Amino acid sequence: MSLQLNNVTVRIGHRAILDDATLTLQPGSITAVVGPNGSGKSSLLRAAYRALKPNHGSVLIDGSDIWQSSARAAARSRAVLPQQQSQGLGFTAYEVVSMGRTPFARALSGLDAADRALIEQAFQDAGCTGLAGRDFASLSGGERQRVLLARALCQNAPLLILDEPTNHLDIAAQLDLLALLDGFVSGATGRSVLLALHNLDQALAHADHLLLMHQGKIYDAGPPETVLNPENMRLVFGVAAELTRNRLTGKAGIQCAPLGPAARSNPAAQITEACA
Ligand SMILES: Nc1ncnc2c1ncn2[C@@H]1O[C@H](COP(=O)(O)OP(=O)(O)OP(=O)(O)O)[C@@H](O)[C@H]1O
Repeated sequence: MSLQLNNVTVRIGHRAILDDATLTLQPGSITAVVGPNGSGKSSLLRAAYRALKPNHGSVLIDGSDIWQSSARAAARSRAVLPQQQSQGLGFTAYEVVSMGRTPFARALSGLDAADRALIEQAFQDAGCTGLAGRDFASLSGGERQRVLLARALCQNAPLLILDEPTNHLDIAAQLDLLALLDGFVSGATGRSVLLALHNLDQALAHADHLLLMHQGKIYDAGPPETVLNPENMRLVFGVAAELTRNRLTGKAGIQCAPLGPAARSNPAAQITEACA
């Protein structure tokens, strides 16, 4: 599965919330999108999963423009965990998860045994089997997040697009989720993950490729340890930063500290200059 964004610009009014974004997602890889609040991470993801139509540029999955195919065909090619949790009023958790099979449903037929097996597996993988019979609206934020993750997983799509999937999850559930994603893309399946993350340690430890967003643009892209360099951290996030190593996992991590006013001296001007 390959995903390509070619010079994608999305404008709301006169403002480009996504500005000339170009990327190619490699099969078998995890790409993390990081950046400050409002920098365009969700907008990039929403353009990739056909929720935001570009004013300019194209989005291709396996070489086909997603806006030239039906919404149903697009839904079969990628599964999505959006940032905003739906309320799911009146549905049980099982019913919410089973909605992940909707793009594959045949007219007037219900779930078959294969659908039910995928739903079962997704409940297990997302660690929420015990919640199946619960009213979705009554679940806690973390429980809902697990159920919505299960809905995305049971779609069994080759591309997972996840907007801040670790939101609301306790630390053990976050680590389980990231390990699950590592497994999702491993082997010869060619499956890929595109996800927005605020936790830079997690991005460093699990992403093969990093996109750093700033003011609607992809400010830098490449191997995580290269992109999260002190200069980028200072200019984009306005913090001092140093790469470290997690002593328990041996994986890269990052330590950050506020910049003093002198060192920060007008970062907005520096960023504008660097983006030019
Ligand atoms: N429908 C909209 N109408 C107006 N402005 C919008 C709309 N959608 C997004 N924006 C603006 O576009 C910018 C980018 O938003 P986006 O949600 O992509 O940021 P983000 O990097 O995901 O932020 P966060 O880390 O806070 O989730 C923000 O300034 C946001 O207010």
